[in-house]
Amino acid sequence: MKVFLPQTQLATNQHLFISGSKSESNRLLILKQLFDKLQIGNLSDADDVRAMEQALESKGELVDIHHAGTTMRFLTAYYSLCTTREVVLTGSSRMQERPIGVLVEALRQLNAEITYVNKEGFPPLKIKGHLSEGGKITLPANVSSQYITALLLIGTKLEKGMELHLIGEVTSRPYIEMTLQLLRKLGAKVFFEDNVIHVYPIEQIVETNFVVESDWSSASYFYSMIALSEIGTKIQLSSYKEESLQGDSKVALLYEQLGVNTSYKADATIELTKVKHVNTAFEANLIETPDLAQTIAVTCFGLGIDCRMSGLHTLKIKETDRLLALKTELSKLGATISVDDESLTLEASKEIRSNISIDTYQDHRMALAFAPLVLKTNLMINEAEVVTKSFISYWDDLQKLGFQVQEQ
Ligand SMILES: O=C(O)C1=C[C@@H](OP(=O)(O)O)[C@@H](O)[C@H](O)C1
Ligand SMILES: C=C(OP(=O)(O)O)C(=O)O
Repeated sequence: MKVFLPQTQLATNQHLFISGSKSESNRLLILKQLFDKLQIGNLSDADDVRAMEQALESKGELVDIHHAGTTMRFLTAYYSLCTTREVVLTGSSRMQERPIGVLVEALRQLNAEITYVNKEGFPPLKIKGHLSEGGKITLPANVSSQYITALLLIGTKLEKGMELHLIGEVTSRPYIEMTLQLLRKLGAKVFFEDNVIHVYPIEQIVETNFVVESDWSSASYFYSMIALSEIGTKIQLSSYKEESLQGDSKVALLYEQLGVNTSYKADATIELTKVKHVNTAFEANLIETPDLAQTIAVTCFGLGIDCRMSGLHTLKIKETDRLLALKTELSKLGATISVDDESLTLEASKEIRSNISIDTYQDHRMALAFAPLVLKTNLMINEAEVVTKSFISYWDDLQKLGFQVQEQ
């Protein structure tokens, strides 16, 4: 599917309901498997969460989770704990290039039986589940926080619990905090001090109902649209809280620098308003919020301001090499941009080329992040259906906002 988006204006004062957080949903689905009393409300309808549900329902030997990173990582730990059959866990060709050695090594420290089917360090994995004792694990924390979350999710079911010693700079830390907060809400005892995390075993959970907050990473694309609109343009999004478990709720603070004000309403609606023109450079370290990098890069390009972002070393191993993809696609639009292993620098642009086809590299966030640019120029998005990895209703929602989404 290719969509053509003719230049348009955002209809002001619309209200959208955004599906539940994919990160919270996939954690809770694993926890529900371990603690069957758990009831989950507002579960995400995204492909990655569907992939988790299907995997957990599956009785077969081969489990294919397609492009879903969290599903791959969380199931590796889950199956090591408790599959009653031998499972081969695999994914898309890109998933087979996304490293998983750190997690496999960590689980092997607890005597997990995991072997690589093809290439050492990468999916597919063959897993036999019989972990029971638990104990101490040492692992690098600078590659992906998802490995740490995967371990934490099974920690409460091990006889001795788990003691995780994290080596190196902790990346994507708010996602680890989200996992710990969820475990605490369910009644687990977990402590994170000086790069050591302790998880103690529990028999049952104390809190059985959990309502997932809407996805803040999905909200970021509307922040971008408001930033690229006229002063006074507004949108309402539900359901969001000021005190969020999701690190990407920091988008509200980051977009203050880009002229967007957020007000939190009592009914869990947020209202975003464009309040000022911005012509100053944007600078931030995104080590805690890597999924916002593409959104912010495109917004800054659309606003014609300098942008420098660091802390981006994990972007190379996501759905595509996101630094390279951003450089290639923004250059096509006329940007002067450079990237290295962990940062991106964009010079204030004077022109935005029109009628450019944006390639998405099987990465939902490329399509999601580039679409708001239609507020500045005509745009084509290739393989636009990739958005369903995290945001099923995106193109329908854009039409509600007055965008013309023409399939070609
Ligand atoms: O735990 C999670 O739900 C996630 C953690 C982050 O990954 P990394 O820790 O690999 O950066 C993030 O990019 C991903 O979209 C979701
Ligand atoms: C990196 C992402 O997802 P995952 O790693 O779970 O595939 C993402 O949603 O941006």
